[in-house]
Amino acid sequence: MPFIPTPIPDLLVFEPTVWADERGYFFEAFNAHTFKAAGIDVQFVQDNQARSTFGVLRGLHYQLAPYAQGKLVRVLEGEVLDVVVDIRPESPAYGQSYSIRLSAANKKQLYVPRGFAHGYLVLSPTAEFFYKCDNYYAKAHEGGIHYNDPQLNIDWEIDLSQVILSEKDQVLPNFGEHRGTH
Ligand SMILES: Cc1cn([C@H]2C[C@H](O)[C@@H](COP(=O)(O)OP(=O)(O)O[C@H]3O[C@H](C)C(=O)[C@H](O)[C@H]3O)O2)c(=O)[nH]c1=O
Repeated sequence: MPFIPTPIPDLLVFEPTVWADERGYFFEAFNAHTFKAAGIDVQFVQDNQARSTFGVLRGLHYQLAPYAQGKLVRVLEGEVLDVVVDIRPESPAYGQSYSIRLSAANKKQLYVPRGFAHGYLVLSPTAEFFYKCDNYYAKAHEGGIHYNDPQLNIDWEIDLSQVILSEKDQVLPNFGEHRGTH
């Protein structure tokens, strides 16, 4: 079964079947049938890709309804610490965070349903991050949570003095003040 549950309902790790041979390897990075067979009803409409250097932290971001985005995230080059926070008011895991190392080497993916704040920290010298979204970008509906919110107390695994943030991310509100939900 390629989907592995996490402690947070609906948040799933995806591990593709890798076909290795003397030439290298092949794997299906995404197949709609695989999601349908697992009972996951998602229609991705936008692919995003970002390149960053060590210590860059993007997030924690989300989009407000009706532009909340579900994401399927993976790393094409390098390694990141991927972090999500459940901001679904009805969730038993509301306010809980989950972290996982995603890398080109481990080929792991994370399926993040709508209703989560998402971010990642680059752990390798450079990283190429790729993700599918099930809703379009909507700048006016962007929200965010400060990566170092003491209530969330996320372990980013590096000395935070090394973290590189956008100006926008430096001033994101803490979890208790964030704008609404998905
Ligand atoms: C997200 C996005 C951005 N942009 C433009 C807007 C800016 O001119 C430029 C950089 O945007 P931003 O600084 O918001 O990029 P990230 O910090 O990587 O944002 C992402 O960070 C975390 C990890 C996420 O999960 C979200 O997908 C997204 O918020 O790309 C677009 O044109 N389309 C888009 O879908």
